[in-house]
Amino acid sequence: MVPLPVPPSVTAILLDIEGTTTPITFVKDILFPYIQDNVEEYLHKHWHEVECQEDVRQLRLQAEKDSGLEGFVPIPSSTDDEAELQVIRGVVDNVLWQMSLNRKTTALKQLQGHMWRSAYATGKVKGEVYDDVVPALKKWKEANLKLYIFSSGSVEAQKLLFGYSIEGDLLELFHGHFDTTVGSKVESESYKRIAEKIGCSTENILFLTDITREAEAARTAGVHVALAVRPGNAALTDEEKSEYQLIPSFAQLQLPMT
Ligand SMILES: CSCCC(=O)C(=O)COP(=O)(O)O
Ligand SMILES: [Mg+2]
Repeated sequence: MVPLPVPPSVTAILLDIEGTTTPITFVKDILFPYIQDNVEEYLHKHWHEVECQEDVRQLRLQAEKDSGLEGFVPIPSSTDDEAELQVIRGVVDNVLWQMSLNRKTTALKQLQGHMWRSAYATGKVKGEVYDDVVPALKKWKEANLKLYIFSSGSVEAQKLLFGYSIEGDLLELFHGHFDTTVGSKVESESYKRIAEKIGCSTENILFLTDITREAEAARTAGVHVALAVRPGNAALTDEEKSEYQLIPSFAQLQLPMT
Protein backbone atom coordinates (compact mmCIF):
# COMPACT_ATOMS: atom_id res chain seq x y z
CA MET A 1 0.00 0.00 0.00
CA VAL A 2 1.50 3.32 -1.13
CA PRO A 3 1.10 5.96 1.61
CA LEU A 4 -0.37 9.28 0.58
CA PRO A 5 0.93 12.12 2.76
CA VAL A 6 -1.72 14.60 3.85
CA PRO A 7 -0.38 18.11 3.05
CA PRO A 8 0.61 19.93 6.26
CA SER A 9 -1.79 22.82 5.48
CA VAL A 10 -4.79 20.48 5.76
CA THR A 11 -6.97 20.93 8.85
CA ALA A 12 -10.26 19.54 7.48
CA ILE A 13 -11.17 16.43 5.51
CA LEU A 14 -14.27 16.65 3.34
CA LEU A 15 -15.78 13.32 2.33
CA ASP A 16 -18.07 12.21 -0.44
CA ILE A 17 -20.32 9.26 0.45
CA GLU A 18 -21.33 7.09 -2.53
CA GLY A 19 -18.22 5.43 -3.93
CA THR A 20 -15.98 6.89 -1.20
CA THR A 21 -17.14 5.98 2.33
CA THR A 22 -19.89 3.69 1.07
CA PRO A 23 -20.28 1.15 -1.73
CA ILE A 24 -22.20 2.37 -4.79
CA THR A 25 -24.17 -0.88 -4.56
CA PHE A 26 -25.67 0.19 -1.21
CA VAL A 27 -27.12 3.30 -2.88
CA LYS A 28 -28.11 1.64 -6.18
CA ASP A 29 -29.40 -1.70 -4.85
CA ILE A 30 -30.86 -0.74 -1.46
CA LEU A 31 -31.54 2.99 -1.02
CA PHE A 32 -32.83 3.86 -4.49
CA PRO A 33 -35.07 0.78 -4.92
CA TYR A 34 -36.61 1.61 -1.51
CA ILE A 35 -37.72 4.97 -2.96
CA GLN A 36 -38.93 3.45 -6.23
CA ASP A 37 -40.94 0.78 -4.39
CA ASN A 38 -42.44 3.07 -1.74
CA VAL A 39 -42.86 6.56 -3.20
CA GLU A 40 -46.50 6.13 -4.18
CA GLU A 41 -47.55 4.72 -0.80
CA TYR A 42 -45.49 7.38 1.01
CA LEU A 43 -47.17 10.22 -0.86
CA HIS A 44 -50.66 8.85 -0.16
CA LYS A 45 -49.84 8.46 3.53
CA HIS A 46 -48.20 11.87 4.07
CA TRP A 47 -49.88 13.97 1.35
CA HIS A 48 -51.62 16.42 3.71
CA GLU A 49 -48.58 16.98 5.94
CA VAL A 50 -46.73 20.30 5.72
CA GLU A 51 -43.36 18.64 5.05
CA CYS A 52 -44.74 16.52 2.21
CA GLN A 53 -46.49 19.52 0.61
CA GLU A 54 -43.23 21.49 0.81
CA ASP A 55 -41.39 18.57 -0.86
CA VAL A 56 -44.01 18.58 -3.64
CA ARG A 57 -43.74 22.39 -4.00
CA GLN A 58 -39.96 22.03 -4.47
CA LEU A 59 -40.45 19.20 -7.00
CA ARG A 60 -42.85 21.46 -8.94
CA LEU A 61 -40.31 24.31 -8.97
CA GLN A 62 -37.69 21.86 -10.26
CA ALA A 63 -40.17 20.58 -12.89
CA GLU A 64 -40.60 24.15 -14.21
CA LYS A 65 -36.82 24.26 -14.82
CA ASP A 66 -36.81 20.76 -16.33
CA SER A 67 -39.67 21.22 -18.81
CA GLY A 68 -37.34 21.47 -21.81
CA LEU A 69 -35.50 18.22 -21.04
CA GLU A 70 -35.96 15.14 -23.20
CA GLY A 71 -38.54 12.73 -21.72
CA PHE A 72 -39.61 15.32 -19.11
CA VAL A 73 -42.48 14.15 -16.89
CA PRO A 74 -44.72 17.06 -15.75
CA ILE A 75 -46.54 17.30 -12.42
CA PRO A 76 -50.22 18.24 -12.93
CA SER A 77 -51.21 21.34 -10.99
CA SER A 78 -54.77 20.82 -9.84
CA THR A 79 -55.96 21.48 -6.29
CA ASP A 80 -59.28 19.78 -6.98
CA ASP A 81 -59.79 16.84 -4.58
CA GLU A 82 -60.82 14.51 -7.36
CA ALA A 83 -57.63 15.27 -9.20
CA GLU A 84 -55.49 14.49 -6.13
CA LEU A 85 -54.87 10.94 -7.32
CA GLN A 86 -53.69 12.25 -10.68
CA VAL A 87 -51.38 14.78 -9.04
CA ILE A 88 -49.86 12.08 -6.82
CA ARG A 89 -49.42 9.88 -9.91
CA GLY A 90 -47.69 12.80 -11.63
CA VAL A 91 -45.33 13.32 -8.68
CA VAL A 92 -44.52 9.58 -8.59
CA ASP A 93 -43.79 9.54 -12.32
CA ASN A 94 -41.66 12.69 -12.07
CA VAL A 95 -39.64 11.20 -9.18
CA LEU A 96 -39.15 7.92 -11.08
CA TRP A 97 -38.11 9.84 -14.20
CA GLN A 98 -35.56 11.90 -12.26
CA MET A 99 -34.20 8.75 -10.64
CA SER A 100 -33.93 6.96 -14.00
CA LEU A 101 -31.47 9.71 -14.95
CA ASN A 102 -29.74 9.63 -11.53
CA ARG A 103 -30.48 13.34 -11.14
CA LYS A 104 -29.08 15.04 -8.06
CA THR A 105 -31.67 17.82 -7.74
CA THR A 106 -32.12 19.24 -4.26
CA ALA A 107 -35.89 18.68 -4.49
CA LEU A 108 -35.50 14.96 -5.25
CA LYS A 109 -32.85 14.51 -2.56
CA GLN A 110 -34.99 16.22 0.10
CA LEU A 111 -37.92 13.89 -0.56
CA GLN A 112 -35.64 10.83 -0.58
CA GLY A 113 -34.16 11.86 2.78
CA HIS A 114 -37.62 12.16 4.32
CA MET A 115 -38.64 8.78 2.93
CA TRP A 116 -35.56 6.94 4.25
CA ARG A 117 -36.33 8.03 7.83
CA SER A 118 -38.63 5.13 8.52
CA ALA A 119 -36.46 2.63 6.60
CA TYR A 120 -33.55 3.35 8.97
CA ALA A 121 -35.61 3.86 12.14
CA THR A 122 -37.32 0.47 11.74
CA GLY A 123 -33.99 -1.26 11.07
CA LYS A 124 -35.01 -2.22 7.51
CA VAL A 125 -31.90 -0.44 6.26
CA LYS A 126 -28.48 0.12 7.84
CA GLY A 127 -25.92 2.51 6.34
CA GLU A 128 -22.94 0.70 4.83
CA VAL A 129 -19.38 1.96 5.21
CA TYR A 130 -16.17 0.30 4.01
CA ASP A 131 -14.11 -1.50 6.70
CA ASP A 132 -11.29 1.04 6.58
CA VAL A 133 -13.57 4.05 7.09
CA VAL A 134 -14.28 4.09 10.84
CA PRO A 135 -10.68 3.36 12.00
CA ALA A 136 -9.39 6.11 9.70
CA LEU A 137 -12.01 8.67 10.73
CA LYS A 138 -11.24 8.01 14.40
CA LYS A 139 -7.52 8.40 13.80
CA TRP A 140 -7.97 11.63 11.83
CA LYS A 141 -10.27 13.07 14.48
CA GLU A 142 -7.79 12.16 17.22
CA ALA A 143 -5.18 14.05 15.21
CA ASN A 144 -7.45 17.13 15.45
CA LEU A 145 -8.54 17.11 11.85
CA LYS A 146 -12.14 18.26 11.38
CA LEU A 147 -14.29 15.88 9.38
CA TYR A 148 -17.12 16.98 7.09
CA ILE A 149 -19.40 15.29 4.60
CA PHE A 150 -20.29 16.72 1.20
CA SER A 151 -22.81 14.57 -0.64
CA SER A 152 -25.62 15.08 -3.12
CA GLY A 153 -27.78 13.19 -0.62
CA SER A 154 -29.57 15.66 1.69
CA VAL A 155 -28.04 16.45 5.08
CA GLU A 156 -30.88 14.48 6.66
CA ALA A 157 -30.13 11.48 4.42
CA GLN A 158 -26.43 11.72 5.35
CA LYS A 159 -27.22 11.78 9.06
CA LEU A 160 -29.50 8.76 8.71
CA LEU A 161 -26.81 6.78 6.87
CA PHE A 162 -24.12 7.47 9.47
CA GLY A 163 -26.47 7.58 12.46
CA TYR A 164 -27.88 4.12 11.68
CA SER A 165 -24.77 2.52 10.19
CA ILE A 166 -23.60 -1.09 10.31
CA GLU A 167 -20.88 0.21 12.69
CA GLY A 168 -23.37 1.99 14.97
CA ASP A 169 -23.96 5.71 15.37
CA LEU A 170 -21.01 7.50 13.74
CA LEU A 171 -22.39 11.04 13.82
CA GLU A 172 -20.11 12.25 16.60
CA LEU A 173 -17.15 11.82 14.26
CA PHE A 174 -18.32 14.66 12.04
CA HIS A 175 -18.10 18.41 12.56
CA GLY A 176 -20.66 19.14 9.87
CA HIS A 177 -22.54 18.12 6.74
CA PHE A 178 -23.03 19.81 3.37
CA ASP A 179 -25.45 18.96 0.58
CA THR A 180 -26.49 20.54 -2.72
CA THR A 181 -28.06 23.51 -0.93
CA VAL A 182 -24.46 24.81 -0.85
CA GLY A 183 -24.18 24.23 -4.61
CA SER A 184 -23.50 21.40 -7.03
CA LYS A 185 -20.55 19.10 -6.36
CA VAL A 186 -19.21 19.74 -9.86
CA GLU A 187 -18.98 23.51 -9.39
CA SER A 188 -15.90 25.15 -7.86
CA GLU A 189 -17.96 27.83 -6.12
CA SER A 190 -19.50 25.16 -3.86
CA TYR A 191 -16.08 24.34 -2.40
CA LYS A 192 -15.33 28.01 -1.80
CA ARG A 193 -18.66 28.35 0.03
CA ILE A 194 -17.86 25.28 2.12
CA ALA A 195 -14.47 26.74 3.10
CA GLU A 196 -16.20 29.98 4.08
CA LYS A 197 -18.75 28.11 6.18
CA ILE A 198 -16.06 26.03 7.87
CA GLY A 199 -14.08 29.22 8.44
CA CYS A 200 -10.87 28.18 6.68
CA SER A 201 -9.07 28.59 3.39
CA THR A 202 -9.70 26.10 0.56
CA GLU A 203 -6.08 24.96 0.88
CA ASN A 204 -6.85 23.77 4.41
CA ILE A 205 -9.28 21.18 2.99
CA LEU A 206 -8.63 17.72 1.55
CA PHE A 207 -11.61 16.39 -0.45
CA LEU A 208 -11.97 12.65 -1.04
CA THR A 209 -14.34 11.59 -3.82
CA ASP A 210 -14.77 8.92 -6.49
CA ILE A 211 -15.88 11.34 -9.22
CA THR A 212 -13.25 13.12 -11.32
CA ARG A 213 -15.53 16.06 -12.19
CA GLU A 214 -16.05 16.71 -8.47
CA ALA A 215 -12.31 16.42 -7.79
CA GLU A 216 -11.60 18.82 -10.66
CA ALA A 217 -14.11 21.40 -9.36
CA ALA A 218 -12.63 21.18 -5.86
CA ARG A 219 -9.06 21.40 -7.16
CA THR A 220 -9.92 24.50 -9.21
CA ALA A 221 -11.13 26.10 -5.97
CA GLY A 222 -7.75 25.40 -4.37
CA VAL A 223 -8.84 22.34 -2.38
CA HIS A 224 -6.50 19.32 -2.12
CA VAL A 225 -8.08 16.20 -3.62
CA ALA A 226 -7.64 12.44 -3.84
CA LEU A 227 -9.76 9.95 -5.76
CA ALA A 228 -11.26 6.99 -3.91
CA VAL A 229 -10.82 3.81 -5.92
CA ARG A 230 -13.37 1.34 -4.58
CA PRO A 231 -14.77 -1.94 -5.96
CA GLY A 232 -17.64 -1.15 -8.32
CA ASN A 233 -16.65 2.49 -8.91
CA ALA A 234 -16.53 3.77 -12.49
CA ALA A 235 -13.20 2.89 -14.14
CA LEU A 236 -10.72 5.75 -14.40
CA THR A 237 -8.91 6.58 -17.63
CA ASP A 238 -5.10 6.40 -17.73
CA GLU A 239 -5.06 10.19 -17.83
CA GLU A 240 -7.22 10.44 -14.68
CA LYS A 241 -5.02 7.87 -12.96
CA SER A 242 -1.93 9.89 -13.70
CA GLU A 243 -3.49 13.27 -12.83
CA TYR A 244 -4.88 12.47 -9.39
CA GLN A 245 -3.70 10.83 -6.19
CA LEU A 246 -5.56 7.53 -5.88
CA ILE A 247 -6.60 5.89 -2.63
CA PRO A 248 -8.07 2.36 -2.57
CA SER A 249 -8.28 2.61 1.23
CA PHE A 250 -8.48 5.45 3.76
CA ALA A 251 -5.68 3.66 5.65
CA GLN A 252 -3.34 4.95 2.96
CA LEU A 253 -3.58 8.56 4.10
CA GLN A 254 -0.54 9.42 6.15
CA LEU A 255 -0.90 12.29 8.58
CA PRO A 256 2.02 14.67 9.05
CA MET A 257 4.31 13.55 11.93
CA THR A 258 2.90 9.96 12.08
C1 LIG B 1 -26.29 10.10 1.50
S1 LIG B 1 -27.79 9.67 0.85
C2 LIG B 1 -27.63 8.52 -0.43
C3 LIG B 1 -26.77 8.88 -1.51
C4 LIG B 1 -27.40 9.72 -2.56
O1 LIG B 1 -28.60 9.95 -2.63
C5 LIG B 1 -26.52 10.26 -3.54
O2 LIG B 1 -26.96 10.94 -4.47
C6 LIG B 1 -25.07 10.02 -3.40
O3 LIG B 1 -24.35 11.08 -3.84
P1 LIG B 1 -22.82 11.31 -3.44
O4 LIG B 1 -22.67 12.76 -3.68
O5 LIG B 1 -22.60 10.90 -2.03
O6 LIG B 1 -21.99 10.51 -4.39
MG1 LIG C 1 -19.54 9.77 -4.90
